Amino acid sequence: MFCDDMWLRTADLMTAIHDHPFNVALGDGSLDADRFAFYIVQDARYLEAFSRALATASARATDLEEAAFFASSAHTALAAERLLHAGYVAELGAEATGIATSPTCLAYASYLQATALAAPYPVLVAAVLPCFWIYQDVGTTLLGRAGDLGGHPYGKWISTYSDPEFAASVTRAKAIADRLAEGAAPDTRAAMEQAYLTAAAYEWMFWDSAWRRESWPTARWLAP
Ligand SMILES: Cc1ncc(CO)c(N)n1
Repeated sequence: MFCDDMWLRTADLMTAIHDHPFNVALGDGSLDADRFAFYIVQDARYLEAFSRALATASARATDLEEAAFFASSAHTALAAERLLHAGYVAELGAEATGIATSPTCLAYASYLQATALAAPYPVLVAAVLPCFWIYQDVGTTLLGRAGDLGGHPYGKWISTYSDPEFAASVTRAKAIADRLAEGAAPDTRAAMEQAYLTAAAYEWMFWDSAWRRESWPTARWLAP
């Protein structure tokens, strides 16, 4: 099965994601506000691109159930952007507007949009799968580590991604990817694997870039 294969191939990467200092600190609540602010601003911009990629998946799906699932997920991603992000970003106020979109955020967002427009539909599905699955895995792991979210500074974030409703959407996305991989020609199946691995790599890079508060090496000559 495609998903089981991908989970095995990314076992080391998943360990690195769980153990990344950003996620350890997010889970125990010790993450400094500047790093979280940087992350949440990048993520709000990422979610807009992710939502557009999901809307494109809906438009390109041949199966109506899948079209409905991706349309609903596109809406949920934008709703998350509004609720979770607008909430946190509003608290940050003017500070947020001065943060340039990071190279990693732009690369990941651009990769999803290019895949949405130019790759076969099964490859697009494989590219968006880590966005669902890895976040749900991290959300539930952090919930387990935090135990009680009462008074947790990042409780809203953790509960969003450990929510059973989000888990149900992950199960659905995995089933779609497995079904498409099953019927795919070998070259499409190989492209699906590459897309999954690329997006999974970007997930690690996204947290790492927030931890480093990644900037453009050209920032000293070009104001964002
Ligand atoms: C970078 C990233 N990937 C996945 C999700 C979950 O949709 C998110 N909010 N941000």
